[in-house]
Amino acid sequence: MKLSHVIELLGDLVLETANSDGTNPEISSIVSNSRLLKPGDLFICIKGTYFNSHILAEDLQEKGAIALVAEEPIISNQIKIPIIYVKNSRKAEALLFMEQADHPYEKLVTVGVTGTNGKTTVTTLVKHILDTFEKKCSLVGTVVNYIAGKESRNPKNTTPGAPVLTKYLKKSAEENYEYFVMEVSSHALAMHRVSGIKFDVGAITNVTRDHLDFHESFEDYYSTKLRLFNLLKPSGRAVVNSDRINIADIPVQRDQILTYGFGNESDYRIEHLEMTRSGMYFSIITPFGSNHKVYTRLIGQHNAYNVAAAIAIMEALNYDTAHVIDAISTFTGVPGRFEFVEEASKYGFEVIIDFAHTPDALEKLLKTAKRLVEGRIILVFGAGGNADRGKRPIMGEVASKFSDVIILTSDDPKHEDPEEILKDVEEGIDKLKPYLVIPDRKEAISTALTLANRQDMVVIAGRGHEDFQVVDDNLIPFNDKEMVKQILDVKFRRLAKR
Ligand SMILES: CC(=O)N[C@H]1[C@@H](OP(=O)(O)OP(=O)(O)OC[C@H]2O[C@@H](n3ccc(=O)[nH]c3=O)[C@H](O)[C@@H]2O)O[C@H](CO)[C@@H](O)[C@@H]1O[C@H](C)C(=O)N[C@@H](C)C(=O)N[C@H](CCC(=O)O)C(=O)O
Ligand SMILES: Nc1ncnc2c1ncn2[C@@H]1O[C@H](COP(=O)(O)OP(=O)(O)OP(=O)(O)O)[C@@H](O)[C@H]1O
Repeated sequence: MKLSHVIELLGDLVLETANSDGTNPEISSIVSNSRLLKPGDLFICIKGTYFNSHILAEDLQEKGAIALVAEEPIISNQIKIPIIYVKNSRKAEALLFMEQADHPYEKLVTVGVTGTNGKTTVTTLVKHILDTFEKKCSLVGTVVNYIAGKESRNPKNTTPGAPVLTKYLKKSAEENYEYFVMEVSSHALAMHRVSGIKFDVGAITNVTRDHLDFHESFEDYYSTKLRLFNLLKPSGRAVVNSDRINIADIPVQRDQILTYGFGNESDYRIEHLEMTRSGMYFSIITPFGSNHKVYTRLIGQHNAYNVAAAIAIMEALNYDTAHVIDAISTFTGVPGRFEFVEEASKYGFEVIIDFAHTPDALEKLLKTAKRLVEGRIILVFGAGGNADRGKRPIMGEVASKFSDVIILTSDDPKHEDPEEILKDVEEGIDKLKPYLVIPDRKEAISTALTLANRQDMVVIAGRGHEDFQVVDDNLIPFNDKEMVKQILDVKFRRLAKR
């Protein structure tokens, strides 16, 4: 690739080019990681990170960088190589990496799902449906990545940075994968991690309060989510939960949008929801007037939405709804999402593990639990550290409203004092209702299991599938489900001995 091609490709992003000597060198490769730089490469200096210093730019020049792309001024009279100043270095990174990889998304059918809650469930379900149809599908998300058949668990990000994402797309295209289904977080949209991709289908599940540490306001968070729809291919379709999102806000033509929900105006309308401990039945009325009976092992009204989202996405991909509904019936769910710990039921109570860590998810979770339980709901939960402090008392309020006994405990305290986090949550708790504060998560779970009587349900929220608690920068092994099993084993073995 020639330098002039880079400038042309970046188009309006370019502010000016410094140090140009009129030559048009050939670039061997585009990199944004100094550890990978080779002589002849063009280097992208990402704003606000490692590259605040001109010393680094001098070092890059010394190591053979042929040109730099930068957002922040590089003030040094030692730099002789061209510097292309751009409005946004992360966007430049996304566009240039994709160009270098020859736009692999063009060879794939790409599906991006955004929203505060439900992304993992919807994307995993869509992959399950495509797998059932023996279609080759890569998946990128919070719990696990499957890239061209290779599985990697506990990824660092829900949506990886542009260099990694481009590599995943390229690998999938090279291995003749047909579909690429991914979660798109608001961080990814704000940080341009997906700006190089064009999607065949973009879907949005809901937008409720979260991440207001990163986004300056709810409006900013909401509008960032909607940016996904600016990334649709010309023939692309938008799939929208019309009970939760105003379709007038979606920046595409109405005939490109498929909606779903309980509301009468939804294209894919959910009706007659029946829920039991082992799954749900409901009807889906399609825009073509057909009425399908759906069975899913997923539980909760929120999951009826997630299933309807998957049905609409599959319609956008031109699959027959009846076959899609058959495939849905064999989906067993995502680990840590309304997951029963079966070992508990033999003692007469139930234990549920769920990843709810936003006020809306917690409310949906507890309302679902209420529909299934005859006794009390004993809720164990907390809130993550170094993230959206404002949601903590709201979660406390929701907990008081929809559960009977609350045990506040540590989630991922990160760099915060766990007791201070719990004080924030406690602010929202109704003090007239029984609650305990037990920062140690193992002890909190153990107490909940001791308090549980027959017919009660212990709901352990916030960590879901996660295998670690993050304390400072350390990952402390901890899995809620395994912990429950371990505690039950010890407690009840002891009782049996008496
Ligand atoms: C605050 C934030 O979002 N940080 C993200 C950001 O990191 P960063 O840019 O600060 O740092 P970096 O990747 O270490 O380095 C920046 C640049 O320096 C370069 N570098 C670095 C070191 C070096 O020696 N040489 C060098 O050249 C790197 O190659 C890179 O180009 O870019 C990285 C690559 O894309 C992300 O992995 C990282 O996510 C961190 C781990 C993170 O925790 N992010 C969270 C907030 C997040 O994004 N979460 C959402 C999901 C949210 C949800 O719904 O729950 C997600 O999509 O994951
Ligand atoms: N459609 C929905 N509406 C509201 N809450 C939901 C919905 N789907 C799932 N949830 C709740 O959110 C939790 C996380 O679900 P899921 O992992 O599918 O969402 P996500 O968007 O991927 O979350 P994250 O971005 O935190 O990884 C679930 O455990 C459940 O409590």
